[in-house]
Amino acid sequence: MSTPGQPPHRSGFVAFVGRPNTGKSTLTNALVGQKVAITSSRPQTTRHTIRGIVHRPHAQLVLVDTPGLHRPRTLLGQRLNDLVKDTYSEVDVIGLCIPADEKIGPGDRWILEQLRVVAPSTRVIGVVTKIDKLSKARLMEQLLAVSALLGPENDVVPVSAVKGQQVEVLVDVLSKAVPEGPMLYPADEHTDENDTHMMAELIREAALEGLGDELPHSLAVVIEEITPRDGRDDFLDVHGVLYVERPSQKSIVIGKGGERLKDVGTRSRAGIEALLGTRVFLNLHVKVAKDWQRDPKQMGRLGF
Ligand SMILES: Nc1nc2c(ncn2[C@@H]2O[C@H](COP(=O)(O)OP(=O)(O)OP(=O)(O)O)[C@@H](O)[C@H]2O)c(=O)[nH]1
Repeated sequence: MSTPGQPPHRSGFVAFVGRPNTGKSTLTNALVGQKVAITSSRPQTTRHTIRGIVHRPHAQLVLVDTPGLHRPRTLLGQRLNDLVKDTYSEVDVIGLCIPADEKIGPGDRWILEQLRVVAPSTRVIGVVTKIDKLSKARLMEQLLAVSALLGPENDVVPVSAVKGQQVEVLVDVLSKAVPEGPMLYPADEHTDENDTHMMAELIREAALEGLGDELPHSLAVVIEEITPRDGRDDFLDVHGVLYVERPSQKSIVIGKGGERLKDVGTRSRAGIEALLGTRVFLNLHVKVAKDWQRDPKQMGRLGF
């Protein structure tokens, strides 16, 4: 794996856990360098496991962003916790997120106890988040408190995802905590494909509804971009392109005066919002990629 004179390449899976609202999604976004997870100022908005991938020359970290662990009160809560527990035992390192500006409480201790039960051999690193919110002196107190909580053998890293402070230090510490190994994903991949793939499928399904037999084989949907709406943390803009093979198919998909495409957007948006757990604006375009099914290069581009 190693090149002479270079440190060995390392790779592995990282999960950030912590009470709701401790900044896990924001941190994932800051590390990946591309906004993928859904952040919200309301607690417990992350319903899905969303992965982001951090690429560095000597390391690759696959981030598994879990829902905030909380004491289960409902069946859904219980199911979320089961999901989180599965995640714990499968990852190489867990970043326990504790905000700098809130006292360590029973919730944090409960999570740590859970970790030690369900994943006793997984390494835990303390991540003290939101350090931009308080003075250096108070931060020092919090770092000592987190270190006391975790014990001397565990690293504690202070970080501000919003201000980008210490983010690379955290990448270094996490990289050293994952095993030596090759890249797990290609370098141009930043997110797990599942959500994007699902979104494309939902749009494709809506676009094909009520159409004849010919179009299904000619229609491909590509999600080109997912961006958070400026100044909003509960709203995503999703840009999708519907590729057809012929101009006549383009007019069918768009419909008279754009009515059909608008309807496709409305119908698929509901499913996408449910999938992502956030509000979504869908921006859809139809393009002709002539005979894409017979062109391997185009097919690759369209995800086949
Ligand atoms: N000032 C400051 N605010 C932050 C920072 N990181 C996150 N926040 C804010 O804290 C709130 C919660 O952040 P999220 O990233 O959604 O927290 P989470 O832990 O993923 O929350 P759940 O999905 O509920 O588990 C949001 O309003 C963020 O803007 C930071 O470094 N500095």
